[in-house]
Amino acid sequence: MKEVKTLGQFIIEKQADFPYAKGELSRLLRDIGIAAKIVNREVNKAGLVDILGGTGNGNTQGEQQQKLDVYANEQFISALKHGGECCIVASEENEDILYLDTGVSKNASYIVAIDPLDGSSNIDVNIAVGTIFSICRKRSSARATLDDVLQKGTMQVAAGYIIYGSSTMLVYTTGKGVNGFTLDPSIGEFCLSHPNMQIPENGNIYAINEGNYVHFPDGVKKFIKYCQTEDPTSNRPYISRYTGSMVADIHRTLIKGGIFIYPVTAAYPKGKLRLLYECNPMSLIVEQAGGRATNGCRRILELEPETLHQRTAIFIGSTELVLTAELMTTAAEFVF
Ligand SMILES: O=P(O)(O)OC[C@H]1O[C@](O)(COP(=O)(O)O)[C@@H](O)[C@@H]1O
Ligand SMILES: [Mg+2]
Ligand SMILES: [Mg+2]
Repeated sequence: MKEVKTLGQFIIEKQADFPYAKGELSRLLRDIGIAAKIVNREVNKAGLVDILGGTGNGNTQGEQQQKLDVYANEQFISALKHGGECCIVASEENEDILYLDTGVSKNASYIVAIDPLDGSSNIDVNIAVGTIFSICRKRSSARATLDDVLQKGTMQVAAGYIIYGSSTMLVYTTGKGVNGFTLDPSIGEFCLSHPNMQIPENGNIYAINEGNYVHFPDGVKKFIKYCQTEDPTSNRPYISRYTGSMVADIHRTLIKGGIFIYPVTAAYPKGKLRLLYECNPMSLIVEQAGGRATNGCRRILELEPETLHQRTAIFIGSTELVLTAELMTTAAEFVF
């Protein structure tokens, strides 16, 4: 008989790894898991309920907001607010940080940065979307402020993502490896399905929006040509895969190996993806699985955040392949 271990059971078991923990982080992860199930329920019947399409409004960064962006944002914030462990939430969908440190959360010490719905341009066409989250502790016992949100990725105590795909999975790390849980719809629980996830050291799949090719830095163009050039000894040409959902592209990269790149482009001279709630959490996960994540020349987790919605270029995936891409680019292309 195959033993079933739920996310809740796994979290309690792992609490022993944190001798001084009082269960707060475990409860926070539980709250995120609850919101994920609610969002999953809606994603699964998206065509049947009035949740497809745009709201007609732009979000704080001028991007078209989808109804599901708003719904997911509300669900995660509500779960964090009622869970009692989160004092501030920083969301892609909100221009400013939200203080939750009243009522049940008045003694909360965790800060959550979240992309409630990642890949939202894919919602209407039934391609996998996701949620990405990053968790830090406030720096002192004083009331948390924006300064506590703007911590380097190395300060994350946990990070994870949910992928709403052909099955729904929650993958997370608390800095001691990466574990993946698949939602079993018959019991409504995330169950351990991918223990101790390890990214292959090398890979033959590259993910980049090649439609932007003419606007890429020369080094990135060179790397793409390298991937496309025939060389049977190194398994080239490589396979190109790009969904437009960072969660889906990185989940594949984590399991099969390869590289995901979103470089600086003419449209996004500082990169497109957001440091605090996209790149930092994904970088912690990939590093914890044995991979590498940089902005082309510096480790993502060591970048100093200056603003809430700061963007960065990202090269992330199998260590060997990311190193190859870095060698072909020059640091000068990524100085901004
Ligand atoms: O369409 P582009 O420019 O290739 O960008 C795709 C990237 O943008 C994102 O969709 C941004 O995420 P959001 O949907 O949360 O804004 C990533 O998931 C994805 O990797
Ligand atoms: Mg996103
Ligand atoms: Mg989003």
